[in-house]
Amino acid sequence: SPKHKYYKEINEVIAEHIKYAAKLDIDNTWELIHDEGEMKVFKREMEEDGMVVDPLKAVHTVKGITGHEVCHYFWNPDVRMEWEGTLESAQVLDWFSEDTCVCYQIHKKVWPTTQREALFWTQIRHVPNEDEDEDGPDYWIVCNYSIPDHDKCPASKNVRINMNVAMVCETSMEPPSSHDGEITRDHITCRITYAANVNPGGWAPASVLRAVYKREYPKFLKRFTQYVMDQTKDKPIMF
Ligand SMILES: O=S(=O)(CCO)c1ccc(-c2ccc(C3CCCC3)c([C@@H]3C[C@@H]3c3ccccn3)c2)cc1
Repeated sequence: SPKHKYYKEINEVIAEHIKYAAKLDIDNTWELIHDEGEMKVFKREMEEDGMVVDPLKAVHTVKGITGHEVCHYFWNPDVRMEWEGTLESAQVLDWFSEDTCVCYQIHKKVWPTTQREALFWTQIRHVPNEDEDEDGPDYWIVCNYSIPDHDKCPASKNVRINMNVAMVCETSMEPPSSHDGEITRDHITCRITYAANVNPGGWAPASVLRAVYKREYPKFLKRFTQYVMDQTKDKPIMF
């Protein structure tokens, strides 16, 4: 099928996220803002035109689910409202391919900021281990990336955020020796790297935004991973 308008951009943005996730360079420029069990959430303080645009990075290790399952539920627009507690509405405006669509979503108002909305493409991709030896990295990735407009985008008075978000997952399985061949959920672990670059779009007090970020991201990641565990616990493993 003819390539769609965003084909080139999507490949570039995804490649960039994979490069970053592979490096996982949590150096001292990242400030730890939340540390709970296996979940660590970091931020960098950055402003653009006086607006807080702090990049956020979270690493989380979850037993019993795979990277494919985490990415499937994070990407699947049909279930977004089931786990994303900060959304008022979410809809698909367009499908570029079976793994790529354009979403329009309105976030609940976060006092005292004005209501936000987002228009973005979202793609799920499996990036298998490309080098011959078996233990190369195998990623599942979802990227949500803002686009400036879309002919089906509803007119609204909300402030439009600009975001570049990626969920990159790597699954590890215990060696077959520890289980006689049949892999169960007890033998799998998923390492999640979540990176969010959100420009709030309209001015909000830096102290307010930083408090919102500090409170909302850990809550969001906990709620989402719990949702995936609940959805998958009685289902066959999606490898
Ligand atoms: O991972 S996703 O792609 C999942 C798809 O929904 C995603 C997550 C979060 C956002 C997001 C959008 C707006 C805002 C702010 C900006 C000013 C007032 C609201 C925030 C702030 C950080 C706080 C926040 C964090 C997590 C969830 C909701 N709220 C975050 C966008 C996309």
